[in-house]
Amino acid sequence: NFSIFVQSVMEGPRPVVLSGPSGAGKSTLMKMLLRDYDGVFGFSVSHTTRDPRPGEVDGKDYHFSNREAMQEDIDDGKYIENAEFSGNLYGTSKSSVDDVRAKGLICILDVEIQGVRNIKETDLDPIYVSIQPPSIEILEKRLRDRNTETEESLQKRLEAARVDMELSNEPGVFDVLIVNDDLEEAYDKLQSVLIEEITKVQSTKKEKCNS
Ligand SMILES: Nc1ncnc2c1ncn2[C@@H]1O[C@H](COP(=O)(O)OP(=O)(O)OP(=O)(O)O)[C@@H](O)[C@H]1O
Ligand SMILES: Nc1nc2c(ncn2[C@@H]2O[C@H](COP(=O)(O)O)[C@@H](O)[C@H]2O)c(=O)[nH]1
Repeated sequence: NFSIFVQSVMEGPRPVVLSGPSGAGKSTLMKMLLRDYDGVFGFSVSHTTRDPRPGEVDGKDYHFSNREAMQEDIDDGKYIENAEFSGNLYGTSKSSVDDVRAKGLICILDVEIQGVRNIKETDLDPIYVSIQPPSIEILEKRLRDRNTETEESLQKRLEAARVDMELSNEPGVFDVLIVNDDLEEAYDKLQSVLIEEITKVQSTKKEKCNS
């Protein structure tokens, strides 16, 4: 009814959590959404203690930080969630999410599985999507070809991937699992999962233009 409609417009679209093993293709798919839907999606920029990769920009890909500073802010309650992954600390600050949501955009959070668990304890109410690789062998090849990891960090990521692939298949953890084998097919599936929220943002934008 009308009051539910008004409430949903005021609350804005539901955020989206993209999770799944490192190398499964989350960033690739997210960049496709940002490219194709101008003014619809916004990325919640996480904080991390890991070193920047070549080409990564502070404040755009991550807020690159150090453990002391991050831990202090976590203790001060400034984070929605945080987790240790492959020897580094990662976390979503409240302000990163608020900045995106204040603009009426669909907020995308790219988090590993512990982050998913922690977000479930909040009132964020996102759509939970897990991006999965076709197999651990293909994941390993993608990670090696990406050329971002040392042998040690690659092995840690593969170990975390095995755990992720098992836990993600448990019922009720994710709203949808997408196997990213053919990229275009995976992208089509992702768009179809998000179409309701996309349409919501697009119609709100149109109404604003017409008023
Ligand atoms: N369907 C696909 N087929 C082949 N290669 C792919 C496919 N999807 C993504 N890739 C490639 O696999 C690599 C890993 O993808 P991407 O960096 O998007 O993964 P990710 O899940 O974001 O990883 P991380 O969690 O470590 O950030 C990239 O080099 C990307 O170009
Ligand atoms: N729990 C959280 N996990 C996060 C966050 N930001 C990123 N991640 C996850 O970390 C791994 C590794 O990322 P990489 O950029 O070093 O390859 C990956 O699974 C991300 O999803 C966060 O804020 N919280």
